Amino acid sequence: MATLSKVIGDSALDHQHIIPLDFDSVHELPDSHAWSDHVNDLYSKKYTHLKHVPMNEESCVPIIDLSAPNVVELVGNACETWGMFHVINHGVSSILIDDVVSHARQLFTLPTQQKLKAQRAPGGGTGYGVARISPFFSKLMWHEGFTIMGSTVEHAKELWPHDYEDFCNVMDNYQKTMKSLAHQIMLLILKFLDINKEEEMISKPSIYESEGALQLNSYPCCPDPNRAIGLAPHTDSLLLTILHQSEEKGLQIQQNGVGWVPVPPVSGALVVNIGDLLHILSNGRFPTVYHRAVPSQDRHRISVAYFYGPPVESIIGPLNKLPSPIYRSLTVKEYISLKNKHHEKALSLIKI
Ligand SMILES: C=C1C[C@]23C[C@H]1CC[C@H]2[C@@]12CCC[C@@](C)(C(=O)O1)[C@H]2[C@@H]3C(=O)O
Ligand SMILES: O=C(O)CCC(=O)C(=O)O
Ligand SMILES: [Fe+2]
Repeated sequence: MATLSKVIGDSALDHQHIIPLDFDSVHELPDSHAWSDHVNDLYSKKYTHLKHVPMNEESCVPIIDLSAPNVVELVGNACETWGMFHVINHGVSSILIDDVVSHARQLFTLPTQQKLKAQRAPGGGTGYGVARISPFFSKLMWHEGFTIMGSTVEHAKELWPHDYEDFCNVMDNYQKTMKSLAHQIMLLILKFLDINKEEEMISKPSIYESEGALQLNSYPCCPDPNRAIGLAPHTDSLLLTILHQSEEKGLQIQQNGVGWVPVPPVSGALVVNIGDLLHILSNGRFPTVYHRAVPSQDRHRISVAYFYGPPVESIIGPLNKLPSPIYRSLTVKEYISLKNKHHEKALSLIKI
């Protein structure tokens, strides 16, 4: 049986391209990492498949209390208009979150040589390296990542031979917690779409099961943040992403007619965003959000993203109930390889 790790590893990157810059050793932005100035980047016509959202400077991503009585409607409306929302009262302990962030920080502050011991293998999905979308851009990103799918023991042992258990336990615990939160949010969304579990189970049992991945992101202090990009514009591929961004701002979303809009961290909240597979499942009703992260000059930003998706062998397509499918059905595996090959064009390739 294929696993998520195997499937994403199959899109092998050139070995050299997996290794991030040794950020500590550079004091000026190298040409390889110099993008054009993006601070005045207020409007981009490129991403037109996003639904139109209110053009209001003040408008910001909604904050949803998961214990609210009308939570189904709140979540559903946010999915339709924004494809993104903050959740509060999510039940995830702040101790666990702080623990994950401090372990991530500890990992990224290791000397480069040490981090490279846990480097992602060319055909592998997990470990230390650049973002997988890197080959689609001519410039490199001010970013380093560490991807975890299930157990991270092998890599952790390389990083801390005598002292790896704590890291593994915290990451395990966080993955389990995120999986159950993602499942809970997914059920709210299906309820909003008026999906009857028994009916839908017949053709798409997969949407009630899951596979996931955890991505630790690091954006070191950057000598010229206005010309650097932390994580280049992309949509997430799977169903839902749950992101924790500590106190540091940096996340931005592309809003039609407005441009790049910052999504500043809300204390205690987690950010949920729709990925391509949920966009497909909803037959285009929920937009998949284009987003990026920008670095800062004096803060080393850490973010933690959990990607929630169906098993890779399962078939995904617009829900049966929704009329006139605009996308064809395909296996998750097939979609991931399309995305790995064609990046943002993947969705248009499966349009009917
Ligand atoms: C399960 C996933 C989701 C992946 C691929 C794989 C593991 C790592 C994820 C990320 C993490 C960083 C951004 C992204 C765009 C990337 O480059 O790697 C993500 C990608 C996706 O959502 O497409
Ligand atoms: O660091 C962030 O705020 C965004 C991270 C992200 O988009 C991702 O990991 O897919
Ligand atoms: Fe993302």
